[in-house]
Amino acid sequence: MNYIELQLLISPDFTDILTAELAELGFESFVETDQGLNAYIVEPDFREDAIQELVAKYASQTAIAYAVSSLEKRNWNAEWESGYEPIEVASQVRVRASFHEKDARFRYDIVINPKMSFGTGHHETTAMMLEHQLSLDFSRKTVLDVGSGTGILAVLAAKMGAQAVVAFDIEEWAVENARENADLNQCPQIRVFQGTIADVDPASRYDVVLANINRNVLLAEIPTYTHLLNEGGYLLVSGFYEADAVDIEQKAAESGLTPVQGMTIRGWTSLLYQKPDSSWLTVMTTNLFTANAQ
Ligand SMILES: C[S@@+](CC[C@H](N)C(=O)[O-])C[C@H]1O[C@@H](n2cnc3c(N)ncnc32)[C@H](O)[C@@H]1O
Repeated sequence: MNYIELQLLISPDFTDILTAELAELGFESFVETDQGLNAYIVEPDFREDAIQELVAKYASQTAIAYAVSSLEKRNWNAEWESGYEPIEVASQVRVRASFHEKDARFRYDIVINPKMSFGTGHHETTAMMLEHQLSLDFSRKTVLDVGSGTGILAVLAAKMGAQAVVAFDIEEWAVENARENADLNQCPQIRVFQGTIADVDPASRYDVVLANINRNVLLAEIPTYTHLLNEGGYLLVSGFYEADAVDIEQKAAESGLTPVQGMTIRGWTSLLYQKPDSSWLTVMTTNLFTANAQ
């Protein structure tokens, strides 16, 4: 199948935001260039009217122009590999490709061959998710990874001791890639499927839900994530801009979640919440009832 290459001429300040916008439009792979950004999409999914709308949307904020060409499928992974350096998170996690040597100084060594999926740890949102994860106890816990991409978050949860990790993504190539990465990191407790939150059994419960997606999906799905959490469990979200954090915070509060910690790096935000444990309330109510009855 042929691919469309979209060459966007933009200032580097807009690379992140346009990458996110283009990912929403179905672009699968991105390469930063001296002039801006090249993005790739399979030819049948390309809609020039959507690109024109995007250009119009940013025209008042930055000089933006684009060119389109059709090309044979290339080995994006090889292009990515040529410029890929390992990343380190909080001196504990090192994410590398299989062609990098392992560095024994790091407690968690994660090998990610990303192919076309999002999630190498280089993006601020992934790095923040990994850093928050380090503050949680995953030992013998059950985990749901929503929008798993390369499976990087699931792999860290498994390496931190999770007993079972269910990961899913809407994209087929991401699912295949997450399975490969789970194998590569020897994490048999990770199960990956293609689908959405609607495919998760509503009767199932998890100790931790991880969701690095985007504002709109999070706003629609936070009540479901909350429902799927065990009492005392944690919800960790990212994939939205600092300016949108207020909407996420409101939705989390409406769902009864308690804020635990938050982080913002270069305009991207992540938030960690806990579902209150009502067992102490039950004990208190029972005691009060018993006391009143006497
Ligand atoms: C920002 S990437 C995050 C990938 C990885 N979890 C990470 O932290 O790097 C978001 C992923 O969510 C997937 N996605 C988008 N909308 C989704 C939805 N409604 N349900 C499940 N996955 C979704 C995308 O295909 C993409 O792989």
